[in-house]
Amino acid sequence: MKKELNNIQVVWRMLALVKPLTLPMSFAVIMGVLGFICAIGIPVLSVMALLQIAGMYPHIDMSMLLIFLLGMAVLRGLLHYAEQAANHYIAFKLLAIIRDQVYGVLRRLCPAKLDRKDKGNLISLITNDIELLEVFYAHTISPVLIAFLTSLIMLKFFAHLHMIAMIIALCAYITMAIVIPFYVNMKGKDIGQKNRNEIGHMSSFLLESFRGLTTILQYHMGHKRTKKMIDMSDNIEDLQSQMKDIEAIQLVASQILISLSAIVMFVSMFVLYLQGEISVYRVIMATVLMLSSFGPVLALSNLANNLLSTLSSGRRVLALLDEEELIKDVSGQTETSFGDIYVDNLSFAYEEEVILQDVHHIFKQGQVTGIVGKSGSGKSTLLKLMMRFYDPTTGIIRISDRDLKNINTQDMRHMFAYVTQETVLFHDSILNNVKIAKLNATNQEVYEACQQASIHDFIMSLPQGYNTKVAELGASLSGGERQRIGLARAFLSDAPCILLDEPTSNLDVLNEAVILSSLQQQKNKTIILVSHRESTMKIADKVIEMDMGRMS
Ligand SMILES: Nc1ncnc2c1ncn2[C@@H]1O[C@H](COP(=O)(O)OP(=O)(O)OP(=O)(O)O)[C@@H](O)[C@H]1O
Repeated sequence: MKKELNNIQVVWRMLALVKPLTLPMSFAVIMGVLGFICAIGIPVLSVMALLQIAGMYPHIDMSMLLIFLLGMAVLRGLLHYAEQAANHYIAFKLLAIIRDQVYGVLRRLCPAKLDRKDKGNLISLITNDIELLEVFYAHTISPVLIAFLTSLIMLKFFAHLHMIAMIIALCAYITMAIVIPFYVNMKGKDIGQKNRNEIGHMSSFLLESFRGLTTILQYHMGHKRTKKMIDMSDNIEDLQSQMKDIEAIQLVASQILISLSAIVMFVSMFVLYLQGEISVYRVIMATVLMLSSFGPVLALSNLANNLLSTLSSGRRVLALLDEEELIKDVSGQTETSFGDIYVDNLSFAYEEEVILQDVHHIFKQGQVTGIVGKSGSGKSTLLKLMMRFYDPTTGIIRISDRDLKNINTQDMRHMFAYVTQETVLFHDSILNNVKIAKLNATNQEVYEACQQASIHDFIMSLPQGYNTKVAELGASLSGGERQRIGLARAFLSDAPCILLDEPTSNLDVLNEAVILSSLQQQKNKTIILVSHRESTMKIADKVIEMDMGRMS
């Protein structure tokens, strides 16, 4: 198993993604620094005005001061707006890039690795986790840089007032920006990760509950599942409340630190004043500057809490991006034309348990081959291996004498029309649902395929015929109707080989007869037919039997 990334690695990897957006990021930082300087300048200028009125500061033009004050107030707003706009531009651009990468990975992992993944957790990752990264990109990177640069400028001011003032400010900034967040991070790291994982599990549980609604009702599992749901919610609430406790500690500590720093600054400067080292003006200015210059480092400190959840989300997203596919796509090979399928000395195990052992067979082109065998004997697995959803553990599958591993993935996908035991229908019209097997098919071709699959009359009886949206039918399509739509796709497809996994399991005798006769009319097509039904096997030129992973 791969080692989990630590927080520094997560931050580093997430930062690397910002590289193409360095320019808007620099713009955001400059706007942020200037904005904070305006924010800090307002109280400082006000104090200067007061000190002048009290006769403690050399004469300055009051009307100019007032104009400066107003200008700074307006600029503060505009600069903050520009900073936020740039940050969000970066964040949403990056989220789009990350989503794109995640979808790319899901395609790569499909189907071998995706089969084993918890789908609810994946949905939570694609939706919530990626969304949470916004906090990192819009509200973390630039505040860190802004805090660093603004603090450097402020330290220069403090040094101008007195070296001791600078040392006090430096210590205060370090405590606020590093010590407090470090403590919060230490306390809450595991809680943040647990919280994200628990949310993922709850998503899975909900998804599973929706899918299994009828089973839950039938077996009176409602109470039990509700209880489990409540337990999960309580657990998440508990974790979030622990996170809030840590956040509260951090907030209180930050506020105490601000007050303490101002007091320490005032007392130290006052002592220096008593020793005749500095004027009253510097005492007051250093104290005001200390109180008003915490903005950027405080923003940084406040980030620590959100950052925990964000880094946990980042870790989950990066773990998915790093996931290696089991089957790598093949491209760049010379085209292979479809022919006989040779299965030679083939063995296969999903994990530890061996499913297929020493399987040998030649599936002749243009023939109908039936595969029978007990449930779990590996019939569907053999079909999946032919489509290279998985690679054999040992042995080889060849098409026209070429190892599947050397056939371009695109070419291979065009060789097979695969009808599984469950037909998935997409939220689209029935016409488009059938057309996915051949995107450029004419409507007439679709109608003919549906006639061959014995579903045309049913579709025509719907109020909007082929334009009826599957979503509008809801779950009202029967298993047999779905299965026949799946078969219509196979009849429409140009693939030279049709793989059928229990194609007639949900059909009555009449529909089965129509479909079997349509299959018999598929001239020159290779058909491999897995079925438990004897009647279905009648159309096979050859029937082979699987027994405990072996072929006889
Ligand atoms: N993705 C998977 N990961 C792990 N084990 C799997 C996976 N898919 C199937 N299996 C296991 O492999 C064995 C063979 O399954 P397969 O679906 O090939 O059998 P089958 O002969 O088609 O069964 P049936 O007639 O019931 O459809 C079963 O024990 C099944 O539990």
